[in-house]
Amino acid sequence: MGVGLLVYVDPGEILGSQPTGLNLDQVSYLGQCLVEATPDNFESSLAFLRQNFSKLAINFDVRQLRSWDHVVDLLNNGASKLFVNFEQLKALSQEPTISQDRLVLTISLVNPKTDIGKLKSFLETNTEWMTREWAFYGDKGNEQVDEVLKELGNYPPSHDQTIFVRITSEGEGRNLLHEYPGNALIVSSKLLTFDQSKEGHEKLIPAVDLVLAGATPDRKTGLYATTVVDERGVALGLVWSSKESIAEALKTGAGVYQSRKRGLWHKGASSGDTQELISIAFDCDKDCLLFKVHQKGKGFCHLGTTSCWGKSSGLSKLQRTLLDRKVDAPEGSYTARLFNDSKLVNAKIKEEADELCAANTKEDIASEAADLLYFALTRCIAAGVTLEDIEKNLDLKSLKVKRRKGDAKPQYVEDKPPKEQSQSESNGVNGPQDEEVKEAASVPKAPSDPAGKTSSGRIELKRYSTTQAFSDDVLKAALQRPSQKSNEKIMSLVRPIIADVRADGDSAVLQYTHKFEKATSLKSPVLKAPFPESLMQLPEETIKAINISYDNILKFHSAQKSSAPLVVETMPGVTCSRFSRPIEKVGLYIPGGTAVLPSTALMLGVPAMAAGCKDIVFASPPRADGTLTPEIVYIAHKVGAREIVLAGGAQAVAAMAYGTESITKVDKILGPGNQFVTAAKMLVSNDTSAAVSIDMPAGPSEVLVIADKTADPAFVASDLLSQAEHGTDSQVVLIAIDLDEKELQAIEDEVHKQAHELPRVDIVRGAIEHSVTISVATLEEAMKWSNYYAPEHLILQIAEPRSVLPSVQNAGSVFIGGWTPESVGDYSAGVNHSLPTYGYARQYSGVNLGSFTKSITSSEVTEQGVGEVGYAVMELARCEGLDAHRRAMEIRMEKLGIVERKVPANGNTAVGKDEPVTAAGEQGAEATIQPTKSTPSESQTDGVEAPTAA
Ligand SMILES: NC(=O)c1ccc[n+]([C@@H]2O[C@H](COP(=O)([O-])OP(=O)(O)OC[C@H]3O[C@@H](n4cnc5c(N)ncnc54)[C@H](O)[C@@H]3O)[C@@H](O)[C@H]2O)c1
Ligand SMILES: N[C@H](CO)Cc1c[nH]c[nH+]1
Repeated sequence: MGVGLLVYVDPGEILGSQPTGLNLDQVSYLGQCLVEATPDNFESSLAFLRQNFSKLAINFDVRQLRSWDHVVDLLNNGASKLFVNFEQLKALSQEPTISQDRLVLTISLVNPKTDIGKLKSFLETNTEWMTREWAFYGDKGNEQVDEVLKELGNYPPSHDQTIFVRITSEGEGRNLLHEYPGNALIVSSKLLTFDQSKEGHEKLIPAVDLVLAGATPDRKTGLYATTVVDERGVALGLVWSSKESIAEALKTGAGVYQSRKRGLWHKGASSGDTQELISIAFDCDKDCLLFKVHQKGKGFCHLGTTSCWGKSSGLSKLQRTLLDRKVDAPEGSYTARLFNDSKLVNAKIKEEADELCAANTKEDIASEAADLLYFALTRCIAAGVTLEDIEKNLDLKSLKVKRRKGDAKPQYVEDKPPKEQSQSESNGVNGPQDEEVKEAASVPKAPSDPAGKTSSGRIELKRYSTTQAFSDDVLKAALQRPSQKSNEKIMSLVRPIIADVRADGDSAVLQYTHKFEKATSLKSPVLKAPFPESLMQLPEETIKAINISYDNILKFHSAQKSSAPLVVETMPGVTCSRFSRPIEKVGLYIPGGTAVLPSTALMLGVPAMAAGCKDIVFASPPRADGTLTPEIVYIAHKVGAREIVLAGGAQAVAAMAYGTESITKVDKILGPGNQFVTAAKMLVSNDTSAAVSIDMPAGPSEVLVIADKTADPAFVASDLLSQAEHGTDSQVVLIAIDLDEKELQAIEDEVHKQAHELPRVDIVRGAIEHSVTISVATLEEAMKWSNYYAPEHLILQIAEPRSVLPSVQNAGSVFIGGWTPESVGDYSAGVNHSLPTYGYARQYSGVNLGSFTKSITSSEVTEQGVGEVGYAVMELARCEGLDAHRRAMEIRMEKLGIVERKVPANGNTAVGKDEPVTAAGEQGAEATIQPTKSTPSESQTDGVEAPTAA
């Protein structure tokens, strides 16, 4: 926690363009500040952040920024929080890598009525924001904010909800000192003084007063308990502070405390072991101060040790020793050699890194890691880099919203023999690839490959061509799906989740929902039908749209029912039939991570209902307030679902596969999802004790568009983008038939232009980074590559689209002609959108009515049939050495008096080369067979019971 005070600074003030006498060190003692970033000062705001990220938490008011890239740049460079408006909040909330804790909803209150109205309607649909962080920028300060909070029914705000309030005048600041104990004040640096002895200070607010607003002193002494820590947060001792000592510390930048016996205590005044103040902060309930200091000399304790709890240990101790050695290492000592010989230290780091990789036991790993840390820290200290610098760097990396993939560079990856790769391709399965293998298979750059693309670069697919010098291998590599976490890695994350749900049922499901969905208020993991009306309140137009789609999906899927059982008489008196039955209990997973997909609820729920499944169970991750989007509840109600599991990911899959106290165990789980969902589906379907099957592996969405000269560039681009916006792991492919540079450019321009108009432009950018255009000369070539890729969606924007249907061998669903966007299939045409991805269209179909049914077959043999088929049954049972099988037929033949039976005209009795059976394969040839009575011992002697055919 900070001190509940955000100093509002202009970057110009600190970077020197507007010298105002502001002392950044003093601002940083308060631990945090707020900068207003505008398009005009963006570069200096960013420079200020980069220079000072390690000194203090820097927050930005970004409401005037228009560029998404600018906002992301600030987050990536370590901005602590962003103060945002409604629109920005909605867009940023869609980006899963941005933590909601880094966003503060900022309300201007300039036109109170409109602003409060807006806030109210925003909170109605985004209830989770009721308890998140808000900032009010009014001109009437605290009282106005009280009124707003009361009107919203959020007064007083909960203890853990910070409300930032901007103070615009000195008088307002003074009046506010005792209000809002848990909250934070935003005060311009121009209104603050760190030195009350300066002339003219009366017109300013003493920083110490604001720091102490709402703090609780010790009841007896009136002092503030104070923990003193070093730069790394290691505790040095416990002391007391007073308002006077804090003011003095802020003024002098030193460790100054309040001795209960001797008054004001300038630490080190007599011992020389002084302290430089880094920052002050309060604990969670504002009754204990935290002074972070740089301790000089022997240490903090009067006994001469680093801390009052004795000497330091571990990495702190190693750093202390190395720092001392750097100053006075005995000549010829090993550490002195390391400091002076960079080749030696570098070689030792590599040697220890190798040893750490080779270590196996816990002890060896710890020992090798310790050696590596020793040499690595020596290298750092020699270069003036401390543990604090390293830790700051780690913190900065953890704040990046766009992380690197983390693959190793090719030289560190063990080479895989090229054979292995081509083999998997020749198997016809383009399944998930190990990340490292993919990285190693370097893809030559295409001519217009925008290498080193920046986040503000052009959004375009990489270009390849079969008419230029690109080998098939290069094109195949370009068409690989984006790498996913290795199968084993995902499995190892998912297995414990499944085990927990099996062991602890509902409580485990809830626990994971609290963790992943942040729905901490959720008390039950399931919603049972009948679902309350209040949970499915929808605008009329949404209901209309759902109903249109529902009807079309129902029509198309109902038509897939076979009208009557299949009946075939295979021989006189031998009748076979097949009839289908609905699977009784089905679990339908509706994704809800990066986007909520009610349409998937339709695509799974409607066919399940049409098939006649008895128990339909939905599962979907709830929102942070524990509720589901009303569209999903409405659809669940419409298809007659019995319950909705309020959980996502592996925990939802496990709950449906095994059942819990309150969740129904199902027979089959269907529905798409991310890697965790897919891995969990695969694991449970492989566990015979779960007795559950799954539909298929349906992962990140993808599309392949085949376009010729007749295609409209804007249509082509829009179809590519519609799948690119699903997730950064999506991939889109354009196969361009005989397009010249101008025509290709027209599509690329449209992609770039349309992408920038989308709220999910950053997701699109991520997907397009691994998406490609392949130029081909002919339609045949286009089909060859499309069938190789086996896309989830194939879009034909060509002159005569229907004519190529016979050549489509591998695809989940085909969209014929320029007037058929892929999204019509996603929502409303009637076809299913739950389709195989990742090349699985080679062997799987998309979800259809048959996915919810199973077939049962029947046989019926009459007396006549026994005579007809008996011979074949007995002979094959004999071949397999299964006498009980043979007997079951023999007994009936005996009863009917059929002791000898002719081999049917078309029966092939040539069962083995040693067999003394009359060859009867030729048309019309006849042989006879006599039922035999072999004993088990007979058949065991040589494993083959000799037939007695004559
Ligand atoms: N192929 C198709 O037919 C089709 C149809 C619709 C959607 N999709 C795809 O489905 C996917 C949906 O993915 P999504 O993420 O948006 O939603 P999701 O519901 O599949 O996954 C969200 C869940 O993932 C789990 N999770 C997240 N991070 C985790 C972690 N670190 N460890 C363990 N579990 C974790 C959480 O439980 C969370 O509830 C997208 O890739 C989309 O393209 C495919
Ligand atoms: N295109 C997705 C299938 O890959 C399905 C979907 C749902 N909502 C929008 N699209």
